Amino acid sequence: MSDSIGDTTAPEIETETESEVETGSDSVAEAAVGDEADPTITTVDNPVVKANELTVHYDDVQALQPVSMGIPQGEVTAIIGPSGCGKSTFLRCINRMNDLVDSAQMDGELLFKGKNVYDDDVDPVALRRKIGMVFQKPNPFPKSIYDNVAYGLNVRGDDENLDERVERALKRAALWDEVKDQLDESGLELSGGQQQRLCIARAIAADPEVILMDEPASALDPVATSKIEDLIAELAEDYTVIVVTHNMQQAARISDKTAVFLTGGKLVEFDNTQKIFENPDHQRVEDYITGKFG
Ligand SMILES: Nc1ncnc2c1ncn2[C@@H]1O[C@H](COP(=O)(O)OP(=O)(O)OP(=O)(O)O)[C@@H](O)[C@H]1O
Repeated sequence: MSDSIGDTTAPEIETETESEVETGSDSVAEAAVGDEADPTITTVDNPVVKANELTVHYDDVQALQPVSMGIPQGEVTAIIGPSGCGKSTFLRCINRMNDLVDSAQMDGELLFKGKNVYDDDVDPVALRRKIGMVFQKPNPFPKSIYDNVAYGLNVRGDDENLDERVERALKRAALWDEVKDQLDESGLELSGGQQQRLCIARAIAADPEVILMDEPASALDPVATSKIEDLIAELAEDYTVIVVTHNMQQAARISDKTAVFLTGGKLVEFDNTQKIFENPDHQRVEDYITGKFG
């Protein structure tokens, strides 16, 4: 099996429907202080995902103004901002989920490990195995718990040591202990929080490098939310996690870096999470995180 995202022979799997690197730099944000900086330029060591002047239109509506930022490997990056500011649009560019929207037009570059994911030779299905996605509403298949996790592997005929890999993915998603005696039962019978961890296990089974999460806990109760937050911290030991959230306390709790998008689809600030929440460079970011608007 090829790991290449440009491997156009990669078999189809389901699953979900729906500035240069500067080494030796501590700073992730080099935006000029003040609100006139346009666009925000960011530099990080070792970015796994990098946007260069990425813009998105839906027909005539510009959803993202040119976004340039590097997302560091092996960390949790939160994307926050008011409703309609382009958070999901940006996230969905990273694994080309916006391809599924006819009116969406992407320009600029979105690099995954240095390769533009919009190059003609990139297979979006193979890309989505490397960059998995978890949605706001848990969306397990109407299949057994086991088959939910094994599905992608089965579809591409990659069924060696399947039991072991299913167990490993469920353990990694902190669900194994709760479901190990009911693997044949339907995934739909699990609680909402368990279903979301099942979806995370399904993404993990494909052996991704990056996991995108679009408001993964917003449909869950506080206990289930707390479990997902703990899990995100654990996942960052092995994966790069990029999470869109409306919940600023959650962003502050779970992320290493935070990107703030504001109205008009503009990336206004991107920096270490503590800096964003304690001493942002931009007044508008401070106003947003202190609840003055949004
Ligand atoms: N499929 C689509 N077709 C047309 N316009 C869209 C589509 N998806 C998003 N948009 C528009 O693009 C802009 C950005 O939307 P997006 O969903 O990315 O924002 P968001 O910050 O994730 O919002 P929310 O927090 O409410 O989910 C909005 O103006 C939205 O109406």
